[in-house]
Amino acid sequence: ATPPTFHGAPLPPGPTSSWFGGHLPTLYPWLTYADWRQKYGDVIYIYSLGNPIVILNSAKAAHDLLEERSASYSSRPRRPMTRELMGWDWLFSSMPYDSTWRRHRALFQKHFHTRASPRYQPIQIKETHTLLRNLAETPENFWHHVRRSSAAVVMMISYGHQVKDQGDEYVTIADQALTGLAAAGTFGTYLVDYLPILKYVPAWMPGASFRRVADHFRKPTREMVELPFAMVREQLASGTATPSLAANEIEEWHRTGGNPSDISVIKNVSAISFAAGADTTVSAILAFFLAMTVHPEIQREAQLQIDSVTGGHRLPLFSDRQSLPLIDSLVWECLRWNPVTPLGLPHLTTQDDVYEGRWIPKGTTVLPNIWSILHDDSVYPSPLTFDPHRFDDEEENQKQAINDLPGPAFGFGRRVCPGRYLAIDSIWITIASVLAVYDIKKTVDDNGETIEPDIEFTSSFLSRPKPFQNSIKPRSEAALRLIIQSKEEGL
Ligand code: HEM
Repeated sequence: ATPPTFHGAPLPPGPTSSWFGGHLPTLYPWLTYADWRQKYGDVIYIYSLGNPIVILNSAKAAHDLLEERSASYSSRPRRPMTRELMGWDWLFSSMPYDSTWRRHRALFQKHFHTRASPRYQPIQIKETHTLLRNLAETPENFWHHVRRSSAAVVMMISYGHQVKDQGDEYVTIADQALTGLAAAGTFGTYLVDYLPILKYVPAWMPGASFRRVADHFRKPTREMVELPFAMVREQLASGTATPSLAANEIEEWHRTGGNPSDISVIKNVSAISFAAGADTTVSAILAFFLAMTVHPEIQREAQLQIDSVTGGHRLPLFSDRQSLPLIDSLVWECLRWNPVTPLGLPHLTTQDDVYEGRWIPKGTTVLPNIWSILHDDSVYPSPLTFDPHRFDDEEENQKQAINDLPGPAFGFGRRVCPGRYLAIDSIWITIASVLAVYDIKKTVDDNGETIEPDIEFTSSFLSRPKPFQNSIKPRSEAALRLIIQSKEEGL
């Protein structure tokens, strides 16, 4: 049969696939798609179980389509498994491009735009100092401590809630819910995402294990959005609420005579920071710990730069940023080296379109290959090497058309990550503070042999280093004093 065309434009090239045959790779799909770039190019088409899918392998294609043509590239594919069966319909990151999404996004932006985010710096400083103290006590639990701090920042911003060190009720519920989301996160893990009709299959039917998985996660997914919000409403009623996104918006809602449908927007927006903001930030910070473990020379240089500004007498502050260019470069390189979301979030087209002579049908799922974009060796020479110095000389870089800042790490167009200013601040203050007072080194085993950590990352929707060991010790007696004193500073 002749292949379909649109006004004479054929579909983009890609691996041949029949209606049933187009299988998406399941392990590190971004690496397979990056390989396909050699064979098929920057824009690749694959048809999988009734769904047209386009993969964008270059910054140019992602920019031209997701940004320049964002009016028709900004929806999201229907995700029956997570949204309809697991109960994630409150998550505006997966809402279609419509007025409901717009209301959610506008309220979110009001609290996290570039000038609003610095309001949260005192919270970020306080939680980073708690991280420093926790690292002094049980450095081997650094994963847990990093996660705790990230969760604490977003819970304080959203609900004015100070999380407990262990067993916090709301964090536990959110973690249960997020386990389900992570399992179903990569597009196409569950057949029901391709064939929505399957959602009507009863849970007891053989082969319907996805229904049982979904039922299991429904409760925490609902509670994650309901329970902390109910807590804030009770605190407002009893006059004990502290300022927070939820508390401020609920009060405003009462003052302005509250349209009932607005309260669910406030509730949903309050909850999304944890879902979208806790684990993403953690992944980037863990990449930093891994990079420092294997690159003592870069670590040393960053420490000396910090010492030259603080004199070793105090912990870094956001106001030191201008004087600490290497910390900015470290933040960028962590985001580039192992992008937190290697395939971003899928976009969906709402119009037929022709790009460079190729037809991109209406209803196509578009996957930006952020990993491939940030490992393009014509833009980032030696892309697998962790090298923050690649960002040093912006002017020279521009002349040579290399080493763009890795903005694509945060996605594209009208759907670009609206939490990126907060995220960058969190990563920045964590890196600066940890390096100010700690040495991160490889561990040594009982025979005195150095243990080389594997530089490996998970293949999940949110990618992070695989578990690794290191030694995290205060740099000196003076550094230890700064760590202990950070509690009294009462920021
Ligand atoms: C290192 C940290 C982070 C990374 C790498 C990251 C990356 C991303 C990416 C790639 C997208 C999809 C953009 C697109 O569709 O093209 C996204 C969306 C989103 N992010 Fe982030 N993010 C991070 C942190 C955060 C934080 C801290 C928050 C909240 C406080 C947040 C809130 C959101 C929301 C609400 C969306 C959905 C936007 C929409 O669909 O309209 N993110 N993020």
